[in-house]
Amino acid sequence: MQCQLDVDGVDYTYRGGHEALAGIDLHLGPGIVGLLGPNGAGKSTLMRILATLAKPATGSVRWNGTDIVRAPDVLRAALGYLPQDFGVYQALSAREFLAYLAAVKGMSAQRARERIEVCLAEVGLADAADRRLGGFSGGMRQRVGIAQALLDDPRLLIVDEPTVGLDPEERLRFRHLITALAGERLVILSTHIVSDIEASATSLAVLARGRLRFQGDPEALIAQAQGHAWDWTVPASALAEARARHAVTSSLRRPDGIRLRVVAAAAPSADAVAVTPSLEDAYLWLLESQGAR
Ligand SMILES: Nc1ncnc2c1ncn2[C@@H]1O[C@H](COP(=O)(O)OP(=O)(O)OP(=O)(O)O)[C@@H](O)[C@H]1O
Repeated sequence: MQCQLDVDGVDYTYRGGHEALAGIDLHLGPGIVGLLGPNGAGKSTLMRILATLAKPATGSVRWNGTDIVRAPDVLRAALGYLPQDFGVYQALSAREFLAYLAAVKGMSAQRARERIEVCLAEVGLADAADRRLGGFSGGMRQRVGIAQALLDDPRLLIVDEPTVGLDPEERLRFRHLITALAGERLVILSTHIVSDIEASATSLAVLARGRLRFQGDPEALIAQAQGHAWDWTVPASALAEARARHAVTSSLRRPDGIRLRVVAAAAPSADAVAVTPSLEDAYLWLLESQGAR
């Protein structure tokens, strides 16, 4: 099963002149790709282009070699998409909602029935299938969103910021679900939270201020940050200054002060200890070292 997405030289400027994407080149094959970037980086704009809902000003996007700007239906036939602003019909049950969307997609009644059961089970909603969506939690609604995206067993699954607004338990559940979705398809998941994709992404793309800052595997991103991650304990009174001067990935209150994890070109202080960077450190270091935070 072929699933190759090639993005070459894509630019996108909103009416009014805001350049949201510039010179994006991305080459993606099967697996889970984490598209990471701070708010406003251009992730949703790129996802909309990949989902054929926006056209790039310049550049090309090809799905298995076919230009999707000229022939969007080729990609649409293979696409499952969970947009950032996904909404559900409150009065319908999960099963009714999926049946409605299956009909809109033109799936046969027989196939729809089979796929709805499979997808509901896959997202852990089999027991809630006949409850009204109006009574679902945010996490359950997002799982319905994944179920609708999976309905036609897509080769390309695009999921835009799926964990926004979820509580920690739902977020964790969602991460497990994404990990289980791998297989032979291409899954692109955008987020500004590294831990959303830490356990699942086989490949990463980092976008900041409309430009692609990195594409490769997580290990390569971590390798770039070697020698730039530090553990540094400061008195509580020095926390604000440390935060103002350095890129801090985490802080932990301890009896002897605040233990910070800092990324910096050199040790932030003589008593800072070099540590092996985490993916979070590596992401922050990439943005910091490129002046893209
Ligand atoms: N309709 C629009 N008109 C003008 N500018 C826009 C529009 N939509 C987005 N932008 C701007 O384009 C840039 C990229 O937005 P985009 O939504 O793609 O980023 P993002 O990485 O998905 O961020 P977020 O997670 O905050 O949605 C931002 O600076 C945003 O303000």
